[in-house]
This record gives sequence, C-alpha cells and structure tokens, in this order.
Amino acid sequence: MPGISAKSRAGWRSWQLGIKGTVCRLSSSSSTTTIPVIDLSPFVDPHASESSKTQCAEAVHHAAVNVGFLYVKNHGVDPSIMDGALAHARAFFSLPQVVKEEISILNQYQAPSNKEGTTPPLSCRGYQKAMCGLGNRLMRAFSLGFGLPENYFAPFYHRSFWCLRLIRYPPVSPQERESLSSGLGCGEHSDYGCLTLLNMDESTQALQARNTQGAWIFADPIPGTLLVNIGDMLSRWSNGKFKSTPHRVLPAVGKARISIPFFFEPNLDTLVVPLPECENYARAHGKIYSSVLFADHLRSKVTNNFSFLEPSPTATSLTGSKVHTVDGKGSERH
Ligand SMILES: O=C(O)CCC(=O)C(=O)O
Ligand SMILES: [Fe+2]
Repeated sequence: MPGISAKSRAGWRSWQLGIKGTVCRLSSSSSTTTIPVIDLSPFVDPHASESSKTQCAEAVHHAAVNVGFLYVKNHGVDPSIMDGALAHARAFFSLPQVVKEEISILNQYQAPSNKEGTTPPLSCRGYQKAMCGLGNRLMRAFSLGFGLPENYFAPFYHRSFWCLRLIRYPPVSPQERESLSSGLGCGEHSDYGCLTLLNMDESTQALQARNTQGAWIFADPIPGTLLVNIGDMLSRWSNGKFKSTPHRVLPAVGKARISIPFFFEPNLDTLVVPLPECENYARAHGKIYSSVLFADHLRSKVTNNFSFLEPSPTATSLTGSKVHTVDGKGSERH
C-alpha cells in the first residue's frame, strides 16, 4: 500500500535478466530490465504435475528475489471478473461528488456495510473471493519456492486482512505530468503489506517501478495478466530476500486512469517470523529481521502514513474480536 510520505531505499542490487519463461522487456535510458510474465497454470490446475509446480514456483521465487514485480497469466481469475471490477470503478467515479463523499475515508473510521443504495464498488464480494483465491495460489508457489510444504502459509491466511482499493487518476496536462509535485499521481513508495494484485485499465506509461540503478521502468498492462508486487511485510517474512520494490504512478495526459490494487494480507493476528530458510541470505546481507505481529506492523505503517488518523488502538485490542480499518475493508469475512 502506498505511503503518503514517499520512502526510498538505497543499495538495491540490479535486477537480473534471464528468468525462464516469457519475459516482458522494458527499456529506459539508463538500463534494461525485465518484469517476468509467469504462467501460473500449475497452481490452478488440480491435476498439474509436481515438476510443473516446482518449475513455476522457481520462476515466481526468482522474480520475487530479483525484481519484486511479476506479471501472472493463466492465473485462474475469469477475465469478466477483472473487467467487471474496472467497470464498477468507472461507474463509481462518475457518480456525483456528494454521493462519493458519503463513503470518504475522511468521513468515517470504518467502511459502510452493504446497505440499501450502496454504490457499485461495495458489491465487491466476488472480486474479493477471486483475488483471495489468486493470493492463495501465489502463496502456495512461494512456499514451494522456499522449499517449504505447499500449504505452509495457509494457516496464516484463512482470515486474510485484505484491502481493496479503487483508484482514479485524473487526467493532467503535459506540464502537470512533467511536474511530479502536481500530486495527481502517486508518489514513490513501497507497499507495506505482503502481496499487491493489480488490475489496471488499458492506460500505459503510468505505473513505474524503480530498479536498483535508480531507473524508472514502466510496468504497463499486459492483456490477460495481473501485475503482482511484493510488499514490505513479505520482504520481512523472507528475511529481506524478497524485494519490496519502490514504485510510483505518473498521471496520464488527457485521459483518466483507473487501477484496482488488491492487498492480499495475512490474518491480523499472524506472528510473522522471518523464515529460517532465508537466514543465510539475511546473514550474508548483514541484516536479520525480528518477528512482528502483522497487526503491529500494519498499525505502525498506517498511523505513520495517514496523518488524519487519531491514535489507534493497541495491537492487542486490534487482534480482538472487532476490527476497524481505515482503508474501507477488514477481515473476519472469509
Ligand atoms: O495505480 C497503480 O497502478 C498502483 C497503485 C499503488 O501502487 C498502490 O495503491 O499501492
Ligand atoms: Fe503501491
């Protein structure tokens, strides 16, 4: 999830080339790098062979370690679900301002429940289920990639504290696009959770990821794929081995852009214990991470990033029976 205050990291290793499978080759003036496109069908097909799963898990692992971003194709989410969500978002954003403000994050601390007259994006149950399904498939691939049992992460995700966000970037003039201080895009940040599953409209040259050479690389939509990126929490879970790559969004000239990030997170009460399987990596890079309760991690990120928030409850009360969330979604629902 984006921080409102941008954060950057120094000293990133260069993204490496040469991952197996299809590759989307993207160039910038100072470097060439790739965001791999990975076929996730072995984790969709219940009859897939173990060797096809292992191969796919290796590709996913490689991308998470070296790039922090990957496209997935044959991911098991029906295209009509993805397109339907974009259509809902478009319909919502074209509503009168006064209607949209009813559910403004500034007007309430918890998302409204599905009440009479609810605007279209709140009927998002099917989308949420599809994204949680995809998130679980990816976590199975990550488990195998770490050399763990395929269902290692399952107990941490059965009450995922997911968050769905609909974003519209208003169109800008060429001058405003040049001026990053216009505030109309999304500033450089890394996502603070585990996995972000991004559904974007057809606009190009908007989302950019920063490689270790500091070059901004466009991550344009590829039909039939979803873009996945690793967040800070999963990076920490992997003892820093997975990259939580900084990214940003430039506003589009003359045309609004819609994007729908789905933040697939563990249960709020998950104690994230950095994986011993990655300790060698952590030692070699001079940093061993400590365990953290996901609720504590989330609370500290959210309160740092959203200045309008009042001091939030303690972690212990957050993990209790009633959860409030600032992003309009919470857990305990599936
Ligand atoms: O709109 C996008 O393409 C990305 C948004 C994003 O990075 C975020 O919400 O964390
Ligand atoms: Fe982000």
